[in-house]
Amino acid sequence: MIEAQSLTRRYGNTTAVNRVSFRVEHNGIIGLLGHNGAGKTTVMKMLSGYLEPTAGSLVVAGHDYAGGCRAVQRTLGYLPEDPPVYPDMMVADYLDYVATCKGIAREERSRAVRDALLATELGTRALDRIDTLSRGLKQRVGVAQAILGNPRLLILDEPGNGLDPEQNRHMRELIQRLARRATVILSTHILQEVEALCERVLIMHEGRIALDAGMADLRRSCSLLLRVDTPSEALRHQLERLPGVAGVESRLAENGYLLLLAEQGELDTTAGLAAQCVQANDAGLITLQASRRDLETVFREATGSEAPAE
Ligand SMILES: Nc1ncnc2c1ncn2[C@@H]1O[C@H](COP(=O)(O)OP(=O)(O)OP(=O)(O)O)[C@@H](O)[C@H]1O
Repeated sequence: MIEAQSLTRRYGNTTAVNRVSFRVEHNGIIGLLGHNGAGKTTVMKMLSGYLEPTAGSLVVAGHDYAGGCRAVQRTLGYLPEDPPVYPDMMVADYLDYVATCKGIAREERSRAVRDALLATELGTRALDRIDTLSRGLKQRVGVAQAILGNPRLLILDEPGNGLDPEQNRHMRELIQRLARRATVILSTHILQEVEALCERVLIMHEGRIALDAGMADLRRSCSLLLRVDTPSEALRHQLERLPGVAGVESRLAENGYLLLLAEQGELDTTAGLAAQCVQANDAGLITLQASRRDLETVFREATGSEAPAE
């Protein structure tokens, strides 16, 4: 569905997105996570065809953006961070207007509007003026315009922006329903949103992809903190070669190492082997402590800074 290769976007001297590559093949929800300024919106604007990459290539649903993105725009829906909803228009009129702009044929337009109203549960508000709607309902109008014509790719930039917990719950349910028949790229800086909704997460940091992982893999993964009285390079090398160890990070301030494990099931075996390595290197074991690598930990490891809270 999406093949992005070395996507780069500069604004003057600022490189907002730097050689970003990823591939998406199936329907489902992919979270694009990162601090403010990480480059999420810029990636989404390029995916939506709103912004041209400075370098790199993008193919969506078989259409290469290099050949123009008009055809692609018919197969995608985009909810920008601040949806351009016209305050003095009625909901149904606004959706009809967007359907026209999207190139949906006249005879299909009223059905497309009705389907979008139904999917977003806005049927009873179809004749309301947009400026009389609550923030949550306006956001739903933004989603309704994005799903007009049943796009196969939905790009949602901060759909939970400014919503209260109840509105947020409705929005999450709606996104889950939509993902049954579309690929959804969901940008957020809220970890809880990714944990609740996504099956894959791309963490962006300073314009790059710092991590691309399946949520199921992240949930399974965990780490072992090993502290010894005399750390050494030889010990670190042996730890790196242990079965089940995906990586080793030095924790020099703590005289220790963080062993990243690929599978939680390996925990006991790897802990035993790590203790043997310490002994074989004539070091004394101070601590051997397991912890699950939740998304917050993973975010911290990938970006070097704390994750934003909800
Ligand atoms: N039109 C622009 N002109 C100049 N710089 C820009 C422009 N748009 C974005 N930037 C810069 O590009 C970088 C990435 O911005 P972007 O909006 O893509 O990040 P983001 O991850 O979506 O942030 P946020 O969570 O705050 O929306 C930032 O340094 C930002 O200041």
